[in-house]
Amino acid sequence: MEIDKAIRETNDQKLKTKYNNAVNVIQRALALYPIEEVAFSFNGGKDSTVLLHLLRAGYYLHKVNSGHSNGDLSTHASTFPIRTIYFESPSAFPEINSFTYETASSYGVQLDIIRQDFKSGLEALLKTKPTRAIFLGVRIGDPTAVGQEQFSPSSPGWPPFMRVNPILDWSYRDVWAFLLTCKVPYCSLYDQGYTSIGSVNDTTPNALLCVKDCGKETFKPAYMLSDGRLERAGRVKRLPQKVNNGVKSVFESHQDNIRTASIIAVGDEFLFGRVEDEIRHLLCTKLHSIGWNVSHFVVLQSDVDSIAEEVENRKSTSDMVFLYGGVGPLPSDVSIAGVAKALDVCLAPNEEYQKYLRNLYGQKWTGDCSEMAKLPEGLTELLIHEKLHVPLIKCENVIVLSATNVKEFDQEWECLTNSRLLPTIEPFVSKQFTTSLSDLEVAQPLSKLSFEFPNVHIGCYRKSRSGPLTITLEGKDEEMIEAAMKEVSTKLSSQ
Ligand SMILES: Cc1cc2nc3c(=O)[nH]c(=O)nc-3n(C[C@H](O)[C@H](O)[C@H](O)COP(=O)(O)O)c2cc1C
Ligand SMILES: Nc1ncnc2c1ncn2[C@@H]1O[C@H](COP(=O)(O)OP(=O)(O)OP(=O)(O)O)[C@@H](O)[C@H]1O
Ligand SMILES: [Mg+2]
Repeated sequence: MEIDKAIRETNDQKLKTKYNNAVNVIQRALALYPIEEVAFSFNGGKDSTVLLHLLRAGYYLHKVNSGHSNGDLSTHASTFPIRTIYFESPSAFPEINSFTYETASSYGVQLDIIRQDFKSGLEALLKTKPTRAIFLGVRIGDPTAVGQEQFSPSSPGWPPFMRVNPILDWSYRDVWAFLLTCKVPYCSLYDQGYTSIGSVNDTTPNALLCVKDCGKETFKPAYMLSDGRLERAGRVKRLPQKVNNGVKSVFESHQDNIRTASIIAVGDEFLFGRVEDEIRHLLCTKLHSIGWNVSHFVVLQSDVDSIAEEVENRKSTSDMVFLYGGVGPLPSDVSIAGVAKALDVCLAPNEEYQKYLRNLYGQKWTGDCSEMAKLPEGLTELLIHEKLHVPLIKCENVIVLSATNVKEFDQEWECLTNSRLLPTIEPFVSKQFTTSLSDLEVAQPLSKLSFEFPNVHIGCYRKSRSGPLTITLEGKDEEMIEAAMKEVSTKLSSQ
């Protein structure tokens, strides 16, 4: 088998190790799932090209190791044994499309072409062809790799299958070392300076490979990029949303006296009822006191996908999203990864943040801790304050609080108010009315009142079943509140 032979003959020890690990993952997957229920997601990109050849080698070794020595797959073998899916899109580069088809034909790959989005396409696939595991060429630097392991079940809300990522730990260098060592064909765009390929709408050649010769611009091939961390430099950046005093420009059209905040608490211990959440009450009170409207509060499990989904939803409907819990060095501390996934960026080491952590932990800070210093790449702002040992993290309009108690929260709130990210706006005016009437008696008059005063929030609570009922009228327009108050007292005293 020519791939296995090429790697055995190379002196590149690092590549040998990566190859062996990847091929072991493949063999484990092939031992776990019947081959008819396994699929390979191939798109002609460099990572999936690497995976194609690893799968060929892995299948060969799987056969040899299980006593079927005829598992030979020579360069132009008739069929590649794993069902292969390609999500074809009109915005794919023509070079990618043609390379995918040519490769399929060269290596006997049976392509299932899917012309739907990933999720619907996979749902349809699973209905027609039972699929328990799908091989993907996802690598750790990809935004979509956040929170994934070599075997990761598909995310909640996705059809159920196992994502198998044999090259998750491969670097950019490893990918090129493999393709060049094995001398396998790859898409021609990589020789024209493209280093990571999305669609025609979001990908250009990598400017770091540009050479100007007599005023003419040409690009060196992708394998010449020396710093693999800059692999995605040719991808059009998602611009950080313009921020004005912490409030997104899309909300500039909002009435000046309205700002909304969402609060996301993360932690299984909150859901198990083991720990009382002090932060929520404090945060709601503080935000309310500066005139902000808390529109949403949710408690989530420590799970990257759930956090990512919630952050993604909330960040477009709120001026500011606050997230706390799940921040730190423990395996369950995945909140920052969730934010990175929601913002579609990867986690990358942040040297400035690492400096603060090192100061905080002193001797206890070891190499193992460096995961903790990884923050969403390119979008993170550190909010520094003299009272904070470690800065707060802000990514677009998402603020991550690390406080776990009242004292720490007060310090973090001081940092936020000093940073002027949370402007104090017109305060809420609140009036209360107490009555001995029953809930049933007040229900109808209050319901009428809410139609007459749509901008007044009417709330009711009682401390005990037999005690008085307190009615609260709250809003930003003092005159309106006064008028509503008069109306409520007239209506209820005539009951
Ligand atoms: C076979 C396959 C399985 C996927 N499974 C998931 C999944 O379980 N959860 C998820 O959030 N995205 C899933 N995705 C979507 C990818 O994470 C990612 O959004 C997609 O590859 C697009 O990447 P791009 O935006 O860089 O083009 C899957 C994609 C493919 C092709
Ligand atoms: N359109 C698609 N059809 C099938 N699989 C896909 C598609 N897009 C992505 N994938 C899967 O997701 C993996 C990761 O995609 P990604 O774009 O990061 O890598 P790549 O396309 O292989 O290489 P590159 O980083 O150079 O674009 C692919 O290797 C492939 O397994
Ligand atoms: Mg790609």
